[in-house]
Amino acid sequence: MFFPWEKPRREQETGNLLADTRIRAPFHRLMTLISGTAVAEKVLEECRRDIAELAKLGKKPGLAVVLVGDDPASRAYVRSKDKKCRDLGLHSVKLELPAETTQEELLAHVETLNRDPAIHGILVQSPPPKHIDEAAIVRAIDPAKDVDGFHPINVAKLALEDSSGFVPCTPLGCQRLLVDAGIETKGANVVVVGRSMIVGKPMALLLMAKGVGGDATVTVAHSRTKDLPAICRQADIIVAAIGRPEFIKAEHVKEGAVVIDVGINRVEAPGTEKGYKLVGDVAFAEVAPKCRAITPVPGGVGPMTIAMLMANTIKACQQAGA
Ligand SMILES: NC(=O)C1=CN([C@@H]2O[C@H](COP(=O)(O)OP(=O)(O)OC[C@H]3O[C@@H](n4cnc5c(N)ncnc54)[C@H](OP(=O)(O)O)[C@@H]3O)[C@@H](O)[C@H]2O)C=CC1
Ligand SMILES: Nc1nc(=O)c2c([nH]1)NC[C@@H]1CN(c3ccc(C(=O)N[C@@H](CCC(=O)O)C(=O)O)cc3)C=[N+]21
Repeated sequence: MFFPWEKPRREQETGNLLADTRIRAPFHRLMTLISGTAVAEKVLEECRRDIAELAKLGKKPGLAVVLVGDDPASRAYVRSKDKKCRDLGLHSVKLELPAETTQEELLAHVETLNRDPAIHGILVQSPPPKHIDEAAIVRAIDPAKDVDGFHPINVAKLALEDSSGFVPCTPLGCQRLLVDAGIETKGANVVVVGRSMIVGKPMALLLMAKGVGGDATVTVAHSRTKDLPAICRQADIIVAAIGRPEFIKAEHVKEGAVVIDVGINRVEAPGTEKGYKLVGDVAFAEVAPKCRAITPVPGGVGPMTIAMLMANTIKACQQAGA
């Protein structure tokens, strides 16, 4: 499996412009639609190779996904993670616990999974119900099985640029999208909008780290940022992780910028089969014509998150007992 910061052995694999669609923008400039679905498929192909290698050693990576409560969006993610594991031939355990599950019960499940040698990765779907202390749950997960990269040990390893740790799947996927699309981060002005521990903060750390997919000059914006449009207009690359539908408008974006849209928002769509549709944190229709490259929603960062989860689980298996 190839993590951008583990270059230079795979340097030659980067830089291939992956565009499945080219749209004519004003001034006859070409805009690249970066297909997360296509890059994810490539990552999954690398995963298949690694799984075959592990099989020769009699090892099979195993992932446990724990969901507390019945949030429909969370259920959908957990289902697709489970399905992807099965597609790849990974061992997959799906624990769907009732919303009333207590902190102690959840901790007991985590402990059992920590001790289970067939499980290499543990993910507790976020956010849990309000009565659960999420930070305590994250700390209870064995850092060597923390494929979400949320445990303090793994947060520290990311800050220290120690590649033995686990990096959160979504920022890892965003970085891989940039690298695969041949977008140079070295010296680029990047504005990350959002400072959460799951996306914004680790994204900023990855982009400022040394090496391929890093070496950027990073600004992290959030709800207290003054004049966000002016800050964003400085950016060669914008990563939007805000959680507000179509929040980033044309006024935020410089001509020729690259936009990575992390947002997944369900908005009402009367008359459609499901009654809702997914939109990003970026107003795609008005922003895309200004961009050199942009990711769509769906089909952008989302599929990459799942692919990187598989990659992290394989890494956990490779490192287990190594
Ligand atoms: N594609 C994928 O795989 C994933 C997608 N997501 C999606 O990404 C988005 C962000 O998720 P997450 O990071 O968990 O969300 P959080 O709600 O944890 O964080 C949102 C961040 O955006 C900032 N923010 C909110 N409003 C504004 C504003 N008006 N101006 C500037 N900044 C603002 C917040 O600032 P402050 O800190 O000041 O509150 C916060 O830092 C969501 O749409 C989520 O669904 C998330 C995970 C994975
Ligand atoms: N501990 C934890 N780890 C996570 O990684 C985590 C989490 N909690 N909580 C919620 C967020 C969100 N998330 C997504 C994963 C895949 C898609 C995805 O595959 N999206 C598809 C669309 C899916 C659909 O159609 O519903 C796409 O964008 O194309 C989206 C969102 C992971 N998260």
